[in-house]
Amino acid sequence: MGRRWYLERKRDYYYKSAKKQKYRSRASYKLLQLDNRFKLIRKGDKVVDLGAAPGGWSQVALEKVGDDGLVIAVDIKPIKPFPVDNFHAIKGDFTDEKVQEKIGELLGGKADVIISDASPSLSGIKNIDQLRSLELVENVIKVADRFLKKGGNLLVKVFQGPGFNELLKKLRSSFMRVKSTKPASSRKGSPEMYIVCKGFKGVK
Ligand SMILES: C[S@@+](CC[C@H](N)C(=O)[O-])C[C@H]1O[C@@H](n2cnc3c(N)ncnc32)[C@H](O)[C@@H]1O
Repeated sequence: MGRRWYLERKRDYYYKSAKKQKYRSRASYKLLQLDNRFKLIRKGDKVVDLGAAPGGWSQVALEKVGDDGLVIAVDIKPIKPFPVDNFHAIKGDFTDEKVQEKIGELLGGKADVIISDASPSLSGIKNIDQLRSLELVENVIKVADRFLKKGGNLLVKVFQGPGFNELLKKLRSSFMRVKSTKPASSRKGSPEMYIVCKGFKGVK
């Protein structure tokens, strides 16, 4: 990351707020804004957070689920644990069978909500990055098919581009309500979009 990126980040309102309020990342505000609007996570929920490092979304999810809920965070990068019993971090690739088995063990049943802010490692070439993002989302959908309870919610990030409308169509066949949105805290120039899916119909 260059000096310009660093200076822009320093000026950034959400980055500064995250530092002040002790959230681990400015991304926390995206989940806060999306959850306030769409009511995805409830007290006592079991949440699986895919692509979770450094843990900003997990932090918000822990606040939302409270002591009776559970948050399982997965990332290739290490996630510093939170000092609570109802948080588990798995270091690994969520497309990996072994990692998914571990998710299953920790869940001990199904998840109420699956959230994914996973981003592919960026090549800087728009089409390639968009394709990689779509591929990741396909894998998130596989995890949801395996672990999301009937009636559960899914929130997933994707880079907009070719294949986006087909993806929405696919999700609409599996969920009662599907909406793509961009929270105010998402940078204007970024191609990222968030797809909010409520009411999983279950695997056909
Ligand atoms: C934008 S960051 C997530 C930020 C996080 N939501 C937060 O609030 O702190 C995207 C993450 O996705 C992770 N990621 C991408 N592909 C992954 C995969 N297949 N398995 C696990 N993590 C993955 C990356 O390592 C990266 O840490």
